[in-house]
Amino acid sequence: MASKPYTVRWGILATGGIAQTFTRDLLTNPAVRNVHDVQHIVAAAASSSSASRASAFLKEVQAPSTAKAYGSYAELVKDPDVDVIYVATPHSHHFQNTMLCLEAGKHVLCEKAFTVNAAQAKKLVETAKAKNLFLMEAVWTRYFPLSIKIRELVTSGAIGKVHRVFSDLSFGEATEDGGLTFSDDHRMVNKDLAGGALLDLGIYSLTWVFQILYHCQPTPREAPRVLAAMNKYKTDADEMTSMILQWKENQSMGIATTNMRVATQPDGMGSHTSGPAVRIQGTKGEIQVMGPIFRPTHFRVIKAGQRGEVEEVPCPIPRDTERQGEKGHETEGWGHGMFWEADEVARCLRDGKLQSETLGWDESILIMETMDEVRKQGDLTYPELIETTVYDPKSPLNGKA
Ligand SMILES: NC(=O)C1=CN([C@@H]2O[C@H](COP(=O)(O)OP(=O)(O)OC[C@H]3O[C@@H](n4cnc5c(N)ncnc54)[C@H](OP(=O)(O)O)[C@@H]3O)[C@@H](O)[C@H]2O)C=CC1
Ligand SMILES: O=C1OC[C@@H](O)[C@H](O)[C@H]1O
Repeated sequence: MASKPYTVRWGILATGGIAQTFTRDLLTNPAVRNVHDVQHIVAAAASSSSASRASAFLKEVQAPSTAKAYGSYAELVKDPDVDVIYVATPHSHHFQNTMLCLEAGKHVLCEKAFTVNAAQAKKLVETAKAKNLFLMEAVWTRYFPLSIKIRELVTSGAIGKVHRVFSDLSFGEATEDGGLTFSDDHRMVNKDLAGGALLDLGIYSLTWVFQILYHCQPTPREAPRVLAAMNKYKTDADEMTSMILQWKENQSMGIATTNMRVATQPDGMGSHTSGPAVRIQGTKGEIQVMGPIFRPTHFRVIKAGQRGEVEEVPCPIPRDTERQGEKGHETEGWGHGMFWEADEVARCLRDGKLQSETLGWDESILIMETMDEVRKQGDLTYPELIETTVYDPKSPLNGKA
Protein backbone atom coordinates (compact mmCIF):
# COMPACT_ATOMS: atom_id res chain seq x y z
CA MET A 1 0.00 0.00 0.00
CA ALA A 2 1.31 3.48 -0.87
CA SER A 3 2.29 5.53 2.18
CA LYS A 4 0.43 8.73 3.06
CA PRO A 5 1.74 11.89 1.36
CA TYR A 6 3.92 14.16 3.48
CA THR A 7 1.93 17.30 4.31
CA VAL A 8 3.33 20.80 4.57
CA ARG A 9 1.45 23.68 6.21
CA TRP A 10 2.15 26.98 4.47
CA GLY A 11 1.97 30.55 5.70
CA ILE A 12 1.80 33.24 3.02
CA LEU A 13 3.58 36.48 3.83
CA ALA A 14 2.08 39.32 1.68
CA THR A 15 -1.03 39.36 -0.46
CA GLY A 16 0.06 40.75 -3.84
CA GLY A 17 0.06 39.32 -7.34
CA ILE A 18 2.53 36.47 -7.02
CA ALA A 19 1.31 35.50 -3.53
CA GLN A 20 -2.05 34.87 -5.13
CA THR A 21 -0.65 32.84 -8.04
CA PHE A 22 1.56 30.72 -5.78
CA THR A 23 -1.20 30.07 -3.24
CA ARG A 24 -3.59 28.96 -5.94
CA ASP A 25 -0.95 26.50 -7.16
CA LEU A 26 -0.64 25.15 -3.61
CA LEU A 27 -4.38 24.51 -3.69
CA THR A 28 -4.28 22.38 -6.86
CA ASN A 29 -4.47 18.61 -6.62
CA PRO A 30 -0.88 17.19 -6.77
CA ALA A 31 -2.17 14.05 -8.53
CA VAL A 32 -2.89 16.21 -11.59
CA ARG A 33 0.89 16.62 -11.99
CA ASN A 34 1.45 13.00 -11.05
CA VAL A 35 2.75 13.87 -7.57
CA HIS A 36 1.64 11.51 -4.82
CA ASP A 37 4.35 11.74 -2.16
CA VAL A 38 3.73 15.29 -0.89
CA GLN A 39 0.79 17.64 -0.45
CA HIS A 40 0.19 21.22 0.66
CA ILE A 41 -2.11 23.00 3.09
CA VAL A 42 -2.66 26.76 3.07
CA ALA A 43 -2.69 27.34 6.83
CA ALA A 44 -2.50 31.14 7.07
CA ALA A 45 -1.81 34.40 5.25
CA ALA A 46 -0.70 37.80 6.50
CA SER A 47 -1.01 41.28 5.10
CA SER A 48 1.05 44.23 6.31
CA SER A 49 -2.01 46.42 5.86
CA SER A 50 -4.83 44.64 7.72
CA ALA A 51 -6.34 41.33 8.76
CA SER A 52 -9.29 42.11 6.51
CA ARG A 53 -6.93 42.30 3.51
CA ALA A 54 -5.53 38.89 4.49
CA SER A 55 -9.11 37.52 4.79
CA ALA A 56 -10.02 38.94 1.41
CA PHE A 57 -6.89 37.34 -0.06
CA LEU A 58 -7.76 33.93 1.37
CA LYS A 59 -11.25 34.26 -0.07
CA GLU A 60 -9.93 35.31 -3.50
CA VAL A 61 -7.72 32.22 -3.70
CA GLN A 62 -10.50 29.95 -2.37
CA ALA A 63 -8.39 28.80 0.58
CA PRO A 64 -10.05 26.45 3.10
CA SER A 65 -12.09 28.13 5.82
CA THR A 66 -9.58 26.85 8.41
CA ALA A 67 -6.86 29.19 7.04
CA LYS A 68 -6.07 32.03 9.45
CA ALA A 69 -5.85 35.69 8.41
CA TYR A 70 -3.32 37.98 10.12
CA GLY A 71 -2.97 41.75 9.94
CA SER A 72 0.80 41.68 10.49
CA TYR A 73 3.78 39.57 9.49
CA ALA A 74 4.81 39.38 13.16
CA GLU A 75 1.64 37.45 14.01
CA LEU A 76 2.06 35.02 11.11
CA VAL A 77 5.58 33.99 12.09
CA LYS A 78 4.31 33.06 15.59
CA ASP A 79 1.63 30.68 14.30
CA PRO A 80 2.48 27.16 15.59
CA ASP A 81 0.37 25.62 12.83
CA VAL A 82 2.63 26.97 10.08
CA ASP A 83 5.69 24.95 8.98
CA VAL A 84 7.08 27.07 6.18
CA ILE A 85 6.55 30.66 5.06
CA TYR A 86 6.44 31.89 1.48
CA VAL A 87 7.84 35.44 1.40
CA ALA A 88 6.18 37.34 -1.47
CA THR A 89 7.05 40.96 -0.80
CA PRO A 90 9.13 43.23 -3.10
CA HIS A 91 12.92 42.56 -3.27
CA SER A 92 13.60 45.41 -0.85
CA HIS A 93 11.79 43.53 1.91
CA HIS A 94 13.17 40.00 1.45
CA PHE A 95 16.10 40.27 3.86
CA GLN A 96 14.17 41.72 6.80
CA ASN A 97 11.05 39.57 6.21
CA THR A 98 13.03 36.34 5.84
CA MET A 99 15.06 37.13 8.97
CA LEU A 100 11.78 37.74 10.83
CA CYS A 101 10.61 34.24 9.81
CA LEU A 102 13.92 32.49 10.56
CA GLU A 103 14.26 34.20 13.94
CA ALA A 104 10.80 32.87 14.78
CA GLY A 105 11.93 29.35 13.85
CA LYS A 106 10.14 29.06 10.51
CA HIS A 107 11.43 27.47 7.32
CA VAL A 108 11.34 29.88 4.37
CA LEU A 109 10.79 29.93 0.63
CA CYS A 110 11.68 33.50 -0.42
CA GLU A 111 10.77 35.03 -3.78
CA LYS A 112 13.44 36.09 -6.25
CA ALA A 113 15.62 38.08 -6.28
CA PHE A 114 16.71 36.44 -3.02
CA THR A 115 17.92 39.70 -1.47
CA VAL A 116 19.19 43.12 -2.56
CA ASN A 117 22.86 42.11 -2.23
CA ALA A 118 25.06 39.08 -1.58
CA ALA A 119 25.95 40.13 1.98
CA GLN A 120 22.28 39.92 2.93
CA ALA A 121 21.97 36.50 1.28
CA LYS A 122 24.99 35.27 3.27
CA LYS A 123 23.44 36.46 6.50
CA LEU A 124 20.19 34.64 5.74
CA VAL A 125 22.11 31.45 5.02
CA GLU A 126 24.18 31.76 8.22
CA THR A 127 20.99 32.23 10.20
CA ALA A 128 19.19 29.29 8.58
CA LYS A 129 22.23 27.09 9.17
CA ALA A 130 22.59 28.15 12.80
CA LYS A 131 18.91 27.54 13.47
CA ASN A 132 18.70 24.31 11.48
CA LEU A 133 16.03 25.71 9.19
CA PHE A 134 15.26 25.18 5.52
CA LEU A 135 15.80 28.18 3.24
CA MET A 136 15.39 28.46 -0.53
CA GLU A 137 15.20 31.21 -3.14
CA ALA A 138 11.99 30.77 -5.11
CA VAL A 139 13.43 30.50 -8.61
CA TRP A 140 10.50 28.35 -9.71
CA THR A 141 11.76 27.83 -13.31
CA ARG A 142 14.53 25.52 -12.07
CA TYR A 143 11.96 23.01 -10.84
CA PHE A 144 10.03 22.78 -14.11
CA PRO A 145 10.28 19.28 -15.66
CA LEU A 146 11.44 21.20 -18.77
CA SER A 147 14.46 22.58 -16.90
CA ILE A 148 15.24 19.20 -15.38
CA LYS A 149 15.11 17.54 -18.83
CA ILE A 150 17.37 20.19 -20.35
CA ARG A 151 19.94 19.90 -17.54
CA GLU A 152 19.91 16.12 -18.06
CA LEU A 153 20.45 16.54 -21.81
CA VAL A 154 23.38 18.87 -21.17
CA THR A 155 25.07 16.69 -18.55
CA SER A 156 24.56 13.54 -20.64
CA GLY A 157 26.47 15.17 -23.49
CA ALA A 158 23.51 15.11 -25.89
CA ILE A 159 24.67 18.36 -27.52
CA GLY A 160 28.37 17.85 -26.88
CA LYS A 161 30.44 20.29 -24.87
CA VAL A 162 28.42 23.44 -24.20
CA HIS A 163 30.47 26.55 -24.91
CA ARG A 164 27.87 29.29 -25.01
CA VAL A 165 24.45 30.25 -23.67
CA PHE A 166 22.42 33.26 -24.83
CA SER A 167 19.51 34.20 -22.61
CA ASP A 168 17.09 37.11 -22.69
CA LEU A 169 14.10 38.25 -20.68
CA SER A 170 12.83 41.60 -21.87
CA PHE A 171 9.46 43.32 -21.74
CA GLY A 172 8.42 46.05 -24.20
CA GLU A 173 7.13 48.66 -21.76
CA ALA A 174 8.15 51.86 -23.60
CA THR A 175 5.56 54.63 -23.87
CA GLU A 176 5.17 57.29 -26.60
CA ASP A 177 6.44 60.02 -24.28
CA GLY A 178 9.77 58.27 -23.66
CA GLY A 179 8.78 56.73 -20.33
CA LEU A 180 7.80 53.23 -19.31
CA THR A 181 4.29 51.93 -18.63
CA PHE A 182 5.05 51.65 -14.89
CA SER A 183 4.31 54.54 -12.54
CA ASP A 184 7.49 55.83 -10.92
CA ASP A 185 6.56 54.25 -7.60
CA HIS A 186 5.88 50.80 -9.11
CA ARG A 187 8.10 48.02 -7.76
CA MET A 188 9.57 47.44 -11.25
CA VAL A 189 11.26 50.87 -11.33
CA ASN A 190 11.14 52.16 -7.76
CA LYS A 191 14.58 52.11 -6.12
CA ASP A 192 13.02 52.10 -2.62
CA LEU A 193 11.62 48.69 -3.55
CA ALA A 194 14.90 47.54 -5.20
CA GLY A 195 13.27 47.89 -8.60
CA GLY A 196 14.97 47.63 -11.97
CA ALA A 197 15.36 45.18 -14.82
CA LEU A 198 18.31 43.30 -13.33
CA LEU A 199 16.84 42.16 -10.02
CA ASP A 200 13.37 41.54 -11.41
CA LEU A 201 13.91 40.11 -14.91
CA GLY A 202 17.68 39.74 -15.38
CA ILE A 203 17.70 37.15 -12.62
CA TYR A 204 15.93 34.78 -15.05
CA SER A 205 18.42 35.46 -17.85
CA LEU A 206 21.14 34.66 -15.31
CA THR A 207 19.20 31.60 -14.13
CA TRP A 208 19.48 30.01 -17.56
CA VAL A 209 23.16 30.87 -17.89
CA PHE A 210 23.87 29.55 -14.39
CA GLN A 211 21.75 26.41 -14.49
CA ILE A 212 23.61 25.31 -17.62
CA LEU A 213 27.13 26.74 -17.47
CA TYR A 214 27.58 26.65 -13.68
CA HIS A 215 25.18 24.11 -12.19
CA CYS A 216 25.97 21.43 -14.80
CA GLN A 217 29.73 21.67 -14.14
CA PRO A 218 31.28 18.86 -12.12
CA THR A 219 32.32 20.00 -8.62
CA PRO A 220 34.34 21.96 -7.62
CA ARG A 221 32.68 24.47 -9.93
CA GLU A 222 34.40 27.43 -11.50
CA ALA A 223 32.87 30.85 -10.78
CA PRO A 224 32.47 33.32 -13.66
CA ARG A 225 34.16 36.63 -14.43
CA VAL A 226 31.58 39.33 -15.17
CA LEU A 227 31.42 42.20 -17.66
CA ALA A 228 28.31 44.37 -17.69
CA ALA A 229 26.63 47.53 -18.91
CA MET A 230 23.50 49.26 -17.68
CA ASN A 231 21.21 52.03 -18.92
CA LYS A 232 19.16 53.77 -16.26
CA TYR A 233 15.55 54.96 -16.18
CA LYS A 234 14.54 58.37 -14.85
CA THR A 235 14.02 56.82 -11.40
CA ASP A 236 17.72 55.77 -11.56
CA ALA A 237 16.76 52.07 -11.56
CA ASP A 238 18.21 50.11 -14.49
CA GLU A 239 15.92 49.78 -17.50
CA MET A 240 18.33 47.73 -19.64
CA THR A 241 21.24 45.57 -18.55
CA SER A 242 23.54 43.30 -20.53
CA MET A 243 26.00 40.85 -19.01
CA ILE A 244 28.78 38.66 -20.30
CA LEU A 245 29.83 35.84 -17.97
CA GLN A 246 33.13 34.22 -18.73
CA TRP A 247 34.26 30.80 -17.56
CA LYS A 248 37.87 30.71 -18.71
CA GLU A 249 38.84 27.25 -17.44
CA ASN A 250 35.61 25.78 -18.62
CA GLN A 251 35.90 27.47 -22.03
CA SER A 252 32.41 28.87 -21.96
CA MET A 253 30.53 32.15 -22.01
CA GLY A 254 27.04 33.24 -21.10
CA ILE A 255 25.38 36.32 -22.53
CA ALA A 256 22.47 37.38 -20.35
CA THR A 257 20.33 40.37 -21.27
CA THR A 258 17.27 42.16 -19.95
CA ASN A 259 15.42 45.23 -21.14
CA MET A 260 12.19 47.04 -20.35
CA ARG A 261 11.89 48.94 -23.67
CA VAL A 262 11.98 46.13 -26.24
CA ALA A 263 10.49 42.67 -25.80
CA THR A 264 11.89 39.17 -26.24
CA GLN A 265 8.50 38.27 -27.68
CA PRO A 266 7.17 41.45 -29.32
CA ASP A 267 3.92 39.83 -30.47
CA GLY A 268 3.06 38.58 -27.00
CA MET A 269 4.24 36.09 -24.42
CA GLY A 270 3.65 32.52 -25.49
CA SER A 271 4.27 33.34 -29.15
CA HIS A 272 7.13 31.51 -30.87
CA THR A 273 7.33 33.86 -33.86
CA SER A 274 10.29 35.73 -32.43
CA GLY A 275 12.37 32.55 -32.07
CA PRO A 276 14.13 31.18 -29.02
CA ALA A 277 14.75 33.21 -25.88
CA VAL A 278 17.52 30.89 -24.69
CA ARG A 279 20.10 29.20 -26.94
CA ILE A 280 22.34 26.55 -25.38
CA GLN A 281 25.09 25.90 -27.87
CA GLY A 282 27.21 22.77 -27.79
CA THR A 283 29.71 21.18 -30.14
CA LYS A 284 27.18 18.57 -31.25
CA GLY A 285 24.06 20.68 -31.34
CA GLU A 286 21.89 23.30 -29.74
CA ILE A 287 18.94 23.43 -27.35
CA GLN A 288 16.57 26.33 -27.90
CA VAL A 289 14.06 27.35 -25.24
CA MET A 290 11.02 29.38 -26.27
CA GLY A 291 10.02 32.23 -23.99
CA PRO A 292 8.94 33.45 -21.62
CA ILE A 293 12.01 32.01 -19.94
CA PHE A 294 10.54 32.27 -16.43
CA ARG A 295 7.67 29.95 -17.48
CA PRO A 296 8.80 28.02 -20.54
CA THR A 297 6.62 25.30 -22.03
CA HIS A 298 8.51 24.35 -25.17
CA PHE A 299 12.06 23.61 -26.25
CA ARG A 300 13.74 22.14 -29.30
CA VAL A 301 16.90 20.16 -29.91
CA ILE A 302 18.86 20.73 -33.11
CA LYS A 303 21.66 18.27 -33.88
CA ALA A 304 24.75 19.78 -35.54
CA GLY A 305 25.02 19.24 -39.27
CA GLN A 306 21.69 17.40 -39.60
CA ARG A 307 19.68 19.82 -41.70
CA GLY A 308 15.97 19.65 -41.06
CA GLU A 309 16.28 17.35 -38.07
CA VAL A 310 14.75 19.31 -35.26
CA GLU A 311 13.16 17.68 -32.24
CA GLU A 312 10.31 19.78 -30.85
CA VAL A 313 9.60 19.10 -27.17
CA PRO A 314 6.38 20.56 -25.74
CA CYS A 315 6.21 20.56 -21.94
CA PRO A 316 2.73 21.80 -21.03
CA ILE A 317 1.91 22.85 -17.47
CA PRO A 318 -0.75 20.52 -16.03
CA ARG A 319 -4.04 22.13 -15.05
CA ASP A 320 -6.37 21.10 -12.27
CA THR A 321 -9.77 21.33 -13.94
CA GLU A 322 -11.56 20.86 -10.62
CA ARG A 323 -10.42 24.41 -9.79
CA GLN A 324 -11.88 27.14 -11.96
CA GLY A 325 -12.18 30.86 -12.50
CA GLU A 326 -10.95 34.22 -11.15
CA LYS A 327 -7.47 35.78 -11.44
CA GLY A 328 -6.87 35.62 -15.25
CA HIS A 329 -10.42 34.08 -15.67
CA GLU A 330 -8.93 30.58 -15.83
CA THR A 331 -11.61 28.48 -17.48
CA GLU A 332 -9.39 25.49 -18.11
CA GLY A 333 -8.45 24.97 -14.50
CA TRP A 334 -5.62 26.14 -12.28
CA GLY A 335 -1.91 25.51 -12.65
CA HIS A 336 0.80 28.08 -13.22
CA GLY A 337 3.86 25.90 -12.65
CA MET A 338 4.74 27.22 -9.20
CA PHE A 339 3.63 23.96 -7.58
CA TRP A 340 6.83 22.20 -8.63
CA GLU A 341 9.00 24.41 -6.44
CA ALA A 342 6.51 23.93 -3.59
CA ASP A 343 6.83 20.14 -4.04
CA GLU A 344 10.62 20.52 -3.81
CA VAL A 345 10.25 22.42 -0.53
CA ALA A 346 7.97 19.71 0.85
CA ARG A 347 10.40 16.93 -0.12
CA CYS A 348 13.34 18.77 1.41
CA LEU A 349 11.41 19.26 4.67
CA ARG A 350 10.34 15.61 4.67
CA ASP A 351 13.93 14.50 4.10
CA GLY A 352 15.41 16.88 6.70
CA LYS A 353 17.35 18.90 4.12
CA LEU A 354 18.10 22.55 4.82
CA GLN A 355 18.68 23.50 1.20
CA SER A 356 17.62 22.35 -2.24
CA GLU A 357 20.25 20.71 -4.43
CA THR A 358 18.69 22.29 -7.51
CA LEU A 359 19.44 25.77 -6.21
CA GLY A 360 21.70 25.50 -3.21
CA TRP A 361 22.74 28.33 -0.93
CA ASP A 362 26.18 28.71 -2.51
CA GLU A 363 24.69 29.12 -5.96
CA SER A 364 22.09 31.68 -4.81
CA ILE A 365 24.90 33.61 -3.13
CA LEU A 366 27.11 33.41 -6.23
CA ILE A 367 24.28 34.77 -8.37
CA MET A 368 23.75 37.62 -5.89
CA GLU A 369 27.52 38.28 -6.04
CA THR A 370 27.28 38.36 -9.82
CA MET A 371 24.45 40.89 -9.61
CA ASP A 372 26.44 42.95 -7.08
CA GLU A 373 29.28 43.12 -9.61
CA VAL A 374 26.90 44.03 -12.44
CA ARG A 375 25.43 46.81 -10.27
CA LYS A 376 28.95 48.01 -9.41
CA GLN A 377 29.91 48.22 -13.08
CA GLY A 378 26.57 49.91 -13.84
CA ASP A 379 26.82 52.26 -10.84
CA LEU A 380 23.48 51.19 -9.36
CA THR A 381 23.05 51.57 -5.62
CA TYR A 382 19.95 51.25 -3.45
CA PRO A 383 19.00 53.10 -0.24
CA GLU A 384 20.75 52.00 2.97
CA LEU A 385 17.44 50.90 4.53
CA ILE A 386 17.20 48.10 1.98
CA GLU A 387 20.93 47.37 1.52
CA THR A 388 21.65 46.90 5.23
CA THR A 389 22.68 43.56 6.67
CA VAL A 390 21.51 44.55 10.13
CA TYR A 391 18.36 42.70 11.03
CA ASP A 392 15.74 44.86 12.72
CA PRO A 393 12.44 43.21 13.64
CA LYS A 394 11.02 46.72 13.99
CA SER A 395 12.20 47.82 10.54
CA PRO A 396 9.39 49.53 8.59
CA LEU A 397 9.98 46.74 6.05
CA ASN A 398 8.57 44.26 8.58
CA GLY A 399 5.40 46.31 9.00
CA LYS A 400 3.49 46.41 12.27
CA ALA A 401 4.92 44.59 15.27
N1 LIG B 1 8.05 33.95 -9.45
C1 LIG B 1 7.41 34.79 -10.25
O1 LIG B 1 6.97 34.44 -11.35
C2 LIG B 1 7.19 36.15 -9.82
C3 LIG B 1 7.88 36.63 -8.76
N2 LIG B 1 7.68 37.90 -8.36
C4 LIG B 1 8.43 38.36 -7.19
O2 LIG B 1 7.52 38.39 -6.09
C5 LIG B 1 7.73 39.53 -5.29
C6 LIG B 1 6.45 40.33 -5.19
O3 LIG B 1 6.00 40.67 -6.48
P1 LIG B 1 4.45 40.97 -6.80
O4 LIG B 1 3.60 39.99 -6.12
O5 LIG B 1 4.35 41.12 -8.25
O6 LIG B 1 4.30 42.37 -6.11
P2 LIG B 1 2.96 43.08 -5.63
O7 LIG B 1 3.26 44.53 -5.61
O8 LIG B 1 1.80 42.60 -6.40
O9 LIG B 1 2.78 42.55 -4.15
C7 LIG B 1 3.71 42.77 -3.16
C8 LIG B 1 3.05 42.65 -1.80
O10 LIG B 1 4.03 42.89 -0.82
C9 LIG B 1 3.45 43.54 0.30
N3 LIG B 1 4.17 44.76 0.60
C10 LIG B 1 4.66 45.08 1.82
N4 LIG B 1 5.24 46.28 1.82
C11 LIG B 1 5.12 46.76 0.57
C12 LIG B 1 5.50 47.98 -0.04
N5 LIG B 1 6.15 48.94 0.64
N6 LIG B 1 5.21 48.15 -1.32
C13 LIG B 1 4.59 47.19 -2.03
N7 LIG B 1 4.19 46.01 -1.50
C14 LIG B 1 4.45 45.80 -0.20
C15 LIG B 1 2.02 43.85 -0.07
O11 LIG B 1 1.20 42.87 0.57
P3 LIG B 1 0.59 43.12 2.05
O12 LIG B 1 0.58 44.58 2.33
O13 LIG B 1 -0.75 42.54 1.98
O14 LIG B 1 1.49 42.44 2.98
C16 LIG B 1 1.95 43.66 -1.56
O15 LIG B 1 0.70 43.21 -1.99
C17 LIG B 1 8.92 40.22 -5.90
O16 LIG B 1 10.06 39.78 -5.24
C18 LIG B 1 8.96 39.74 -7.33
O17 LIG B 1 10.25 39.74 -7.90
C19 LIG B 1 6.76 38.71 -8.94
C20 LIG B 1 6.06 38.28 -10.03
C21 LIG B 1 6.25 36.97 -10.59
O1 LIG C 1 9.26 36.96 -11.58
C1 LIG C 1 8.73 37.57 -12.47
O2 LIG C 1 8.31 36.92 -13.55
C2 LIG C 1 7.28 37.41 -14.31
C3 LIG C 1 7.34 38.89 -14.47
O3 LIG C 1 6.11 39.29 -14.98
C4 LIG C 1 7.56 39.59 -13.18
O4 LIG C 1 7.80 40.97 -13.38
C5 LIG C 1 8.71 39.03 -12.45
O5 LIG C 1 8.78 39.56 -11.16
